[in-house]
Amino acid sequence: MPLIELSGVSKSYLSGQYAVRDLDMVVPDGAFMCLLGPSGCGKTTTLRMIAGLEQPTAGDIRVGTKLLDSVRQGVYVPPEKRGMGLVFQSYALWPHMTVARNIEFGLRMRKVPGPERDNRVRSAMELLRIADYARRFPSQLSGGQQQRVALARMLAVDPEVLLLDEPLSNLDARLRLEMRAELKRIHQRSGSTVVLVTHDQLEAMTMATHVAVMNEGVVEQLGPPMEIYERPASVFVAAFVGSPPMNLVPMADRGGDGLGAHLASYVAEVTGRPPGGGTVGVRPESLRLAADAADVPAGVWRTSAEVETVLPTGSSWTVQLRCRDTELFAVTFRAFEALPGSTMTVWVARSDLHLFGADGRRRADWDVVDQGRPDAADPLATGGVR
Ligand SMILES: Nc1ncnc2c1ncn2[C@@H]1O[C@H](COP(=O)(O)OP(=O)(O)OP(=O)(O)O)[C@@H](O)[C@H]1O
Repeated sequence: MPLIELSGVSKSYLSGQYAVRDLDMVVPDGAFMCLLGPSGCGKTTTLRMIAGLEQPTAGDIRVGTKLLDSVRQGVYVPPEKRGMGLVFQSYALWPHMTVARNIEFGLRMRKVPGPERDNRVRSAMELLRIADYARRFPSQLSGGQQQRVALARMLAVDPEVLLLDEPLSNLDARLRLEMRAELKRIHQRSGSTVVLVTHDQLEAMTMATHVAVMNEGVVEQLGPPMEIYERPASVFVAAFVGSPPMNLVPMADRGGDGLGAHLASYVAEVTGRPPGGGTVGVRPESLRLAADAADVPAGVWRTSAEVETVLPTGSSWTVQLRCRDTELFAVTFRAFEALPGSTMTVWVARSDLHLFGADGRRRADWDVVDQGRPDAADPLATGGVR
């Protein structure tokens, strides 16, 4: 079955620039893989190489046992022979055909017999809730409706591999939310393997079974979304995934009153040696605030901070804090009543501190330090403000 495998894949241009560099990636059969990263990191190029729309300049691409690209062996299978469904940002619907005819087109091309064709068109339209527009032309549809027609057209063909490049980018917030749920449902129902390109971390977190975070042509981390969120492998991943983003504080080994020095001495105390540079990360929801310092559990990192601004969203409160020389963000899901200007104690359970070395990579020794220590885990099961 279609397990997609990229080995040592690169794409470089005559200018010497690399869009993708020495990429190894396995997309398991039936996975929903999101390629996530900032603009220009090589996501689209990777997807286009899987589709056969671009040829790698090095490496091999396989689907199941079939070799689709091999620079060394001179193998290249063109897109139409790869049997993959593609949906790109621009929907590329035929303007002179109705919705139903657009969806039917691919089936006609594949010489699917009439009655089966009708069935497939009908069920694709029902799945995407566009049956009411069957007789309309693309120009009579909204962007979101057109996007759904493009998806229906691809699904009617029932490909084993679906390749989607920012397929929800042109939708408004509400429709995007609906379509995320719809795409997830379609994936679960069809059992197909999906590779989706997005720069929207929320999209990746909500839909994917696997996320590959890309940066400057390489994969920084590949894993299930919660693993990426809970154990980011690098400062880049930590900063890119999460909203509001993780608080990241460079450590200062040379002392002083700053937050970086305070954190460095805590890390030194726990590990028994100075950290030698690097960064400490804290998710906003892991940063706890206590009005009374006596409420803070023993063994955790703590210091005082001044409340600067409180931003209620309705279901949560984002609190902007001045902590020594640094701005921090905390998020709490309990009503936050302290006023701007008030001083509180901020604290973080040791296991909620993410430690990255001077090379920007996660420090595995810090995660090991935590194991088996009774005071390492979150001392308050419910968390939040006390
Ligand atoms: N034909 C080309 N010649 C030279 N450089 C190119 C060419 N095509 C793409 N690139 C470069 O390769 C890099 C990766 O491009 P790619 O489109 O894959 O990025 P992306 O992550 O999908 O970005 P976006 O989210 O903006 O679409 C970019 O820096 C881009 O400028």
